Amino acid sequence: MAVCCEDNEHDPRAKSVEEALEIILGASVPLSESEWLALDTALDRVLARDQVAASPIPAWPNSAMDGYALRSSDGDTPRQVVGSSFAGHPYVGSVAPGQAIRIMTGAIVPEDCDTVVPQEQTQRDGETVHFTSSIRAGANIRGIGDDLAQREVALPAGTQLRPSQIGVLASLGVAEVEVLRRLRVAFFSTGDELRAVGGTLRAGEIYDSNRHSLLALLRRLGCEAIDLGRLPDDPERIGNTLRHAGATADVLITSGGVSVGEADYIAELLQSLGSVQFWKMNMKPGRPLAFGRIGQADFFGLPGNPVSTIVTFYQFVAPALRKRMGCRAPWTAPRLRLPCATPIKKKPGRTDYQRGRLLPGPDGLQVAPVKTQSSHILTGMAQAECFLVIPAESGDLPAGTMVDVQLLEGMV
Ligand SMILES: Nc1nc2c(c(=O)[nH]1)N[C@H]1C(S)=C(S)[C@@H](COP(=O)(O)OP(=O)(O)OC[C@H]3O[C@@H](n4cnc5c(N)ncnc54)[C@H](O)[C@@H]3O)O[C@H]1N2
Ligand code: MOO
Repeated sequence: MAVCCEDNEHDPRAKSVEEALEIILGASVPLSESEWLALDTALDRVLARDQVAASPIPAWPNSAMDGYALRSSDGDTPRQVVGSSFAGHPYVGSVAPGQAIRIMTGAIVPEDCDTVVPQEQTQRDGETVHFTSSIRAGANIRGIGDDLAQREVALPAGTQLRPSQIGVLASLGVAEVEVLRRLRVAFFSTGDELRAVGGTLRAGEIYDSNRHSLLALLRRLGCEAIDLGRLPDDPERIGNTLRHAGATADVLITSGGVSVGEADYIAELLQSLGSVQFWKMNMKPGRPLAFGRIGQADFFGLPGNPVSTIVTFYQFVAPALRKRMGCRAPWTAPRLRLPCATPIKKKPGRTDYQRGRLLPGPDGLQVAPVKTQSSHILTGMAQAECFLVIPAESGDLPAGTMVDVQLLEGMV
């Protein structure tokens, strides 16, 4: 437990966010062990190798519309309908000059035909079809390999399989896929004041929300989340758990106890059990953030304030985990530049990750910070759709200032 409230002064011993990210990403080594999974169990996993199209997609020229397939060289003259081609039931035979076939979307276009006329531009009279507008040669045919040529890489190694990528693999006929193993991420909360959700609180106690936020964040990323529970502010118990988890997990995350209070043991323990790269950063929220190694695990000691836990996870843990999971770069979130609709309050010194919302403006999208920016106000984080990233040296900013924005959706 820390002893004092936050201030905003620049601390020369603290790392800048840029330096911290460089150190963290530099230390994050991608996994290499892989396994084979049935396609439908591979959601959120990362491809171990390039996925190549064994045949072109589409494999046959096929119709983009329900209508009539014909030779455009006959001009707009009516055609005799000599057969039909349905998806899965191709037309067998030839289509001579002056003839056409009825065709459905996705059905093979016969070799003799070079054009499909949509049925809305036709009139049928018995076995003859007439055209109500001029025929456009080559129209409405999806060509062989339009999507993927034979042997073209459809999805490169390092692609995380989200729903669309699962669809692409299915379209290639892939039933089993080689993916990297899941990254094992162990985490626990520290603090005598913490109680499990569902229990009754006594004076001074709070529910352990950070562990639930972390579990949800890790699941969204696609990691194997190993929940080690809650520990009291007891250096011996915390030390034992760190030692044990450092021997089995790839990454170890704690929340709380990383500041300078008399019950904050994390930085000290990290120093004695492993190695510390840094434990202070010039950012807000999230000044105390320890990064190092314990046993075989990369270690992140996140600050206990609930907003600080989530913000530091988004900014530093998520990029590191993505890299360790074997995902392709970039590992950090893209930034947009958008005007801020309201003034921004900020003291120079630390890079600020203000929680913000998107709103329509006269010239397009704008952003505005949510009302409450304190690091203990978790609902402010929950209202946010984006971070407004305000550089360390910046002070208060007037309404209309262009700011860097990271959208939360897609960051994790
Ligand atoms: N003298 C100083 N005091 C503080 C400093 C400082 O630089 N000098 N930094 C402040 C900042 S900024 C932060 S952030 C906090 C971080 O401190 P700790 O990481 O040591 O976290 P705790 O003290 O254990 O807890 C802080 C706060 O968060 C609540 N908390 C902790 N764990 C959880 C949890 N699992 N779920 C929900 N809430 C949790 C805890 O009760 C405290 O209110 O230090 C400042 N102090
Ligand atoms: O400002 Mo602390 O950095 O509340 O996370």
